Amino acid sequence: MQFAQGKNQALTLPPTSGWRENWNVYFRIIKLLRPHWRHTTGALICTLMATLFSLLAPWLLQWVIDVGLHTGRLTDLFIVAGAILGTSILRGLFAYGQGYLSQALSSLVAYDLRNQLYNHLQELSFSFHDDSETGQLMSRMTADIEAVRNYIPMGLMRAILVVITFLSVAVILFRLDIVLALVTFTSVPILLVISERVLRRLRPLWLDVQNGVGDLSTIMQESLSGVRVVKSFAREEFEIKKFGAKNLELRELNMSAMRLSAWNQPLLILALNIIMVIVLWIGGISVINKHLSLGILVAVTQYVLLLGMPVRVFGFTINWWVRGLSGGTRIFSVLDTTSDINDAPDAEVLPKVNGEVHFEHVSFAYNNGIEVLHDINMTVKPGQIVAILGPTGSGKSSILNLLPRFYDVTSGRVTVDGHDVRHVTQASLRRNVGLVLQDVFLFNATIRENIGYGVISATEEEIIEAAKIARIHDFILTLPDGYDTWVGERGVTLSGGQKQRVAIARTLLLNPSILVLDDSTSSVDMETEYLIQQALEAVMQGRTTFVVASRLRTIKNADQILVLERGRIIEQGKHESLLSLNGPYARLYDLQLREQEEFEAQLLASEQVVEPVEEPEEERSKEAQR
Ligand SMILES: Nc1ncnc2c1ncn2[C@@H]1O[C@H](COP(=O)(O)OP(=O)(O)OP(=O)(O)O)[C@@H](O)[C@H]1O
Repeated sequence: MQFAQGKNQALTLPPTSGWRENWNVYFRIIKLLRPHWRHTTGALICTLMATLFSLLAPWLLQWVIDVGLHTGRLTDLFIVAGAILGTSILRGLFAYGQGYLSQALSSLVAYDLRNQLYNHLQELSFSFHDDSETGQLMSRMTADIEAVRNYIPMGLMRAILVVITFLSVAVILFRLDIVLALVTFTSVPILLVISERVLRRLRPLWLDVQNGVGDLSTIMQESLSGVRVVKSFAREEFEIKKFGAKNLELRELNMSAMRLSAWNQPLLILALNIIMVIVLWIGGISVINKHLSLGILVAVTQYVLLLGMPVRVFGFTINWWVRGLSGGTRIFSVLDTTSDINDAPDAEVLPKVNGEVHFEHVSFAYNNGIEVLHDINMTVKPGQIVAILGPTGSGKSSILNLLPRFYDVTSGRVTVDGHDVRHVTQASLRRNVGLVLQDVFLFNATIRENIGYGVISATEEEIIEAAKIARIHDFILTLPDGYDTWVGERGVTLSGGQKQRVAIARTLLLNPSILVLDDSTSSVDMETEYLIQQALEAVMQGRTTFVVASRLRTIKNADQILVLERGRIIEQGKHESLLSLNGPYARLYDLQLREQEEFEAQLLASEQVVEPVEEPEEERSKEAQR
């Protein structure tokens, strides 16, 4: 069963990769321990000491049987019994230290990795996020990091414990009795073969499980954030079924992985018990024939039993190695994805610009390589308004995306005050280019925090001033908590028009010289529309503005109108001159804008108040009630 994976290269991984790549992943996880070398060293020392003390007990037992019991002195027995008790206590203490330090180490590494991954995701370009599924990325941040975190104490540290125990038991057994040692250790390859076979089948299973967790997060994230759409189309049943089906797939995958791991365990213990029987059989004959002392046979069986712990945990250890590998592979694949939008090494910091913008023979294609803008040319003087019109899909938003350099042009160049946008730092460019998009996104924070989002140092007065210009201040004052009102996830507690004005205030605070407005559809009533219009006009004052416009007033005020069709500018000029051409603009005007003109004319004729100076009282109370 294979889960559909994210479209992104970094999110679609082959189920298995070569040993070299696998070791590379482990090596990179181990490198994450370097900053925490104190915890690492402490955990390793504790592992060593715990093993050492566990090895002492059988040796003391051998001494009691072969020497102590023969001397008949009780004091010897007391001393050895005390020594066994002492070593057990010390072993316990070091085992505690090992457990504690390796868990602490794993939490520190998970903390670092989470930060690293989150920071990297923030830096990746729009193209990466276009092709990524949010749920997949969230499961990288949670389930995969958890897999790597668990790998450190339960995979890596346990494996070290297993190897140290195996090696020391091997050395001791060979010194005690070569035959019994050979019997024990020739059986070890059987254990290895069992584990290797399990490992080979487990790895793709765990990778599928982890991809499945990602897909499940995607479904969950989508249906929860789109809950309004789900409910309005009454598709709850469909969403429940979709989730249920994926959940079932994930359960089955998990069960298969568990079944396989569960088999591993009894098989290994059975193999160990068979070794024990053989040792007792051969050793017993040697003791009967007086070739071996009873003490040594008892010690050998104790050492073989000591192998039981690593053998028992071997299965789990392998499990965590495999899960750590899958988690690590998925995390590093994102970390290794480089952003295709980077600051050039010699990028300059763009100072506050006047706002002169040039598009010179600009063509552009998204990731899929299909060119959506062809040979776009325009010269925009500081303070000018450029209205962009065109049918849906004609490339209006794509033009806007190039200005703050969300994407790079495929050919040609975009300049701001003579600087190619690719030659200045992204942060300084974006400080100069403010955006207000149609699909407003607000954070789950207070109104004050949302308005101040782009300017950390903004004062209370500046925030209020921005809100006043954006025509939202009066409404905010009607709220019980004023500027401290929590807006909810994505601003759900505000109406569309209110959200848009908060977003306008947020951009206004940035005081950018260039504005990019996506004002393409209006889903608000006339009064709110009027307020937004006022807010937009205030915000456009003295700034170069690019606006995807659907409002006649904005278009009439524009210094340039660009009419786009299939990624080309087919007409360019001012309202009156374009209208007189009787071409595509005139047709668009007839279709979309004439109604607005007539409506305004009607309003004027009936001498209604066309331009109220203040927000109407009833609008304010209506908004407050919403
Ligand atoms: N992220 C993307 N990846 C690939 N193609 C895209 C992407 N975004 C837009 N496109 C394509 O680019 C073309 C132009 O889209 P764009 O969004 O710029 O049009 P638009 O004029 O703004 O449309 P609308 O008025 O509907 O918002 C369309 O064919 C669209 O399918």
